Amino acid sequence: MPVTKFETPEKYKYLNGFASFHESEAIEGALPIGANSPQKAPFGLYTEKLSGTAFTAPRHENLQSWLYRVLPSAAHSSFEPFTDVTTGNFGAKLNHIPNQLRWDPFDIDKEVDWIRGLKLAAGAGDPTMKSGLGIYIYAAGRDMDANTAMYSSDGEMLIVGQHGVLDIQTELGNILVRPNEIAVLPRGIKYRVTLPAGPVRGYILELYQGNFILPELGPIGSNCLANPRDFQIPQAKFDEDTSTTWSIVNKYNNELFVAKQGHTPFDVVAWHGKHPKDINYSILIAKHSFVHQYSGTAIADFVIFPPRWLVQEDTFRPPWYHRNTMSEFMGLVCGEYDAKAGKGFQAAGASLHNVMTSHGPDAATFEKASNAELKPHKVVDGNMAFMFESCLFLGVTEWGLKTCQKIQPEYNQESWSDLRPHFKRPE
Ligand SMILES: O=C(O)Cc1cc(O)ccc1O
Ligand SMILES: [Fe+2]
Repeated sequence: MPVTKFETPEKYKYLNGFASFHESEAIEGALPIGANSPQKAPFGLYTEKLSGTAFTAPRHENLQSWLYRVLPSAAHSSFEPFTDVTTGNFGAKLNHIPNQLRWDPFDIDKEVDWIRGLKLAAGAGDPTMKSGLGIYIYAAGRDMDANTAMYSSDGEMLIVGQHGVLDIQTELGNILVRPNEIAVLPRGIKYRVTLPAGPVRGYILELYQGNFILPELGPIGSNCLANPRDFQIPQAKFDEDTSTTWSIVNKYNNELFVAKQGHTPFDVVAWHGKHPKDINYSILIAKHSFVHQYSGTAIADFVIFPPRWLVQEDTFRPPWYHRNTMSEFMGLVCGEYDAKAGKGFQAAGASLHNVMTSHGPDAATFEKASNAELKPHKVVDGNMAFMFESCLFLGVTEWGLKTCQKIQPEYNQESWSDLRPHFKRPE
């Protein structure tokens, strides 16, 4: 079946290309020519630089954007603690346990917005050391408050849409995240999330160190995996509002702070750079793609298990039994996952197999797959599992273990206690 991109409404006109240099102007002539910071920027705009890497980073890793805006971001009040959050558990203690864990589908609280509906499930490391990551479940039923924007100083957020639609207004333009799409919000970018199609739910990986990059090309060649043109970047779009009071909520070392300002943060008329890689990526168009950090060993990599043909001869086709030096957090956007075909691993649920925690197909899947006729088999459309994989130990929060009430206490027993030896000594 030919693969088509999701139709994108006119409001969201994207540029295509991952980690490419792009430029975008909402008013022609708003980008200065031949200079980043001219004495006077066009149309009386202020110039502001947003860096994604140290300015001394080598050219191929360097990420920065130049923004031309109505007022600079610095024009705001002092930050105060954001005390309004009753349910956020950022920075919660991480419990390290070697058990296999699995969660039933996470609930949606329709009363909360994006900020209040972010729940840290697992993580490792520390934002102040720019090391590690956080894994969140997001679930919300209402728009972020009017005139409120958020940004994270802690890391770059990879969002995996599972249910509903996120309409994300960012400083650099608008992006839409539908189920089966992912998006990346770079560190520091201000954004506001509204829900045009009702309640939403999904998964987030916040990377405290570095930036997501495309996988290295290997023996499968230069055209496989995720390609730069699969990724979409918003175009400049601005509001002109210097009379409304805005709240800017900052996630800073896992605590929330808020500052007020008398102008919209979404006033960037034009920008250029390599850094604004808000990604809106239809993962269905990739065969088996991932975005990872560092060649080979990832602080965090992202893998999908999409619809595909399985045609291998003389092969046990589901994942093998294994113990991995990497931690594996898996989620299911829709359908089934071929290693766990039963009811246990459901859409909007999750599983975690930590460093050296043994796992693999459940007993029923093993019996079926080891006796199956090896004809071509289609993992049908409508299936989409994914994995956040990390070389770090992933600790689990109290919310993940208890408060969410989704842990399946029988996961291990149900999956593997029925495995029987098939060993026969040769005569
Ligand atoms: O454990 C899992 O189900 C995920 C997984 C799939 C695969 O094909 C190879 C390794 C692996 O960890
Ligand atoms: Fe695995």
